[in-house]
Amino acid sequence: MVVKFEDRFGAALPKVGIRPTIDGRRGGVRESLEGVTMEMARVAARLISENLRHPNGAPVECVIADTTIGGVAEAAACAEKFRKENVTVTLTVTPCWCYGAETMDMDPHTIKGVWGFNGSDRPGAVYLAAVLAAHNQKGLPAFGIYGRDVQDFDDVARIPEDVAEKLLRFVRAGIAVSWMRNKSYLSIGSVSMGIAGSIVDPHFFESYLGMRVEYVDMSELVRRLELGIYDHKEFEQAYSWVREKCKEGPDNNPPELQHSREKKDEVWATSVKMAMIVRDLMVGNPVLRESGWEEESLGHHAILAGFQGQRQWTDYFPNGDFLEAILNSSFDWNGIREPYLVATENDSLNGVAMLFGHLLTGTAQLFSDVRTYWSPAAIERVTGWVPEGEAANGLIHLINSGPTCLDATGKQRTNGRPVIKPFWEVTEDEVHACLDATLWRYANLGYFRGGGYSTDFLTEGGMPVTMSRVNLVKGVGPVLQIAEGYTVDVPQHVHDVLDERTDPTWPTTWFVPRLTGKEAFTDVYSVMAHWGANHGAISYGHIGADLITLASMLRIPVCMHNVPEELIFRPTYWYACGQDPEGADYRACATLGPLYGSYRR
Ligand SMILES: C[C@H](O)[C@@H](O)[C@@H](O)C(=O)CO
Ligand SMILES: [Mn+2]
Repeated sequence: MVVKFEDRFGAALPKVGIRPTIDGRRGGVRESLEGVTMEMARVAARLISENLRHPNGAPVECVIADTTIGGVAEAAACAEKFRKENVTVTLTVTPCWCYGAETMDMDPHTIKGVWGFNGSDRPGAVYLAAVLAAHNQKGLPAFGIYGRDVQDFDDVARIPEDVAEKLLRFVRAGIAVSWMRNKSYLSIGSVSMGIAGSIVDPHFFESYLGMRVEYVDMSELVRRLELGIYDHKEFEQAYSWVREKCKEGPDNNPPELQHSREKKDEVWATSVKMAMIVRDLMVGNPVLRESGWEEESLGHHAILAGFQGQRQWTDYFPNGDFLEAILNSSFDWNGIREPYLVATENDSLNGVAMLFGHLLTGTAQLFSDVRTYWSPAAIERVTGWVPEGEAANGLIHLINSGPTCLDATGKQRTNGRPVIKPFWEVTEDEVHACLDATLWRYANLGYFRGGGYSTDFLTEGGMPVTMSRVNLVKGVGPVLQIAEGYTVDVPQHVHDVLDERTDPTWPTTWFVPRLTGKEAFTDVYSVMAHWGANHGAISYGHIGADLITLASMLRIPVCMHNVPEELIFRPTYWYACGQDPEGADYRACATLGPLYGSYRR
């Protein structure tokens, strides 16, 4: 992979700024601390750059202030340097006492953390308390990082595990916040079948994510298809790749309704063009400029898009399944590359959850209807199988036409186990394994009169995954829900019976959330019952703690989660809002308000 230190739009990547603060007293104190303070900055920078990557695969770069910061003049010089270097996340580090409000990062737009060294010789940790009090008093929330065990002063180069975990969680989420800022959500079409998430709300995107919403009518696809506004050479290559690699499965439509081979070939061609056009709409394409389509070559600066599809488009044209599936995957005819995120049915709020998952991990995302809760009794009744093991408490059937990435087949491997890798770790063999595990099934013509090709696969069991989603709730605003769990294997005949009862031409993921025995996580049924809408976004791995940290940065309260309490990491402002973490989350988010200004629902 070629590492690029710019995003798809040619903008410099956000950086982490490290601020080594120090006791400003010259004539002994400051001098004795210079070396160790700068050393903390260097080890923090190394930890971050060696462990974290941007969602485009580039290592996260850090910038260290030119001098230690003993007071406001040096704080201002550091802020100026950071401004020039595109620093969006700042980490203040210190082993000693410093002067809180005189050294703190006062920029209202940076995401802030402070690491106070827990040593007994000098009071780094008490500075941490002092400066966090200043942050809270001023309404500039900051994450406090403080090791559990006292370390020796000459041991600053060793970052304890608990500190490293917090540092990395803070930066990972801070970088995700930075990637969204000033990008667009591209709404292609309007509201799909009355789905609330596709009533795209620009105020939510602007206030909470710092994003703009761009709206394009679906007729723009017709114009580009008919006038040939796409790269014709790329189309030839893409079309032959698709016909070679995308295996067609059986057509489930009644024989008298089935489309002719000729029509199906045309649908394939249109589907491939739709994928290219939607990608070009999102991010532009310099090739279009060469053929005179200057305006079209620029795209809409979109980091996330939604395609309405149903119904006006799909009642007449091929559905969006191919474009959504392939753009959301880690590869296409151009090879392995970062996924382009596209939400089906223009469900922007599920799209946002996909965006969070991708920005935190670099992986492709699943998008599904949270369709059916299968209780153990119901499974036994219809299949004769008594669910056992992971499935013992029942299953949630995740299924939807189109949008799920092909990575969700679970055919990538680490130590022989099924995984979904960040795209930069995916191999050519794994691309082929994902394609091999996928059948392309002709769309159900009852639902999709214009035809199209949906993916049909069964996700391998045994993968840790996190399902999440954002909902907009009048009077409350946005809320995030999170359910960590696993994909599950069931015996083939059981899958077949359950799958046949719905649409077997779509991809299935059998999901079981991790239960806590309480509230929404009392049992599998209650998780499904608490889900806030028809869709969920599913990311590989247990990323609930990262999502919670990210949500706190954006001031989106988490209304439901099963993340172990010890992993929850939010700014200390939250502790001032009460001892019940969930209530405190709501109070903190409501009081601070969204990151980018006011919002009222
Ligand atoms: C074909 C149907 O309209 C599906 O698209 C529908 O079940 C959904 O996916 C609803 O989110
Ligand atoms: Mn759906």
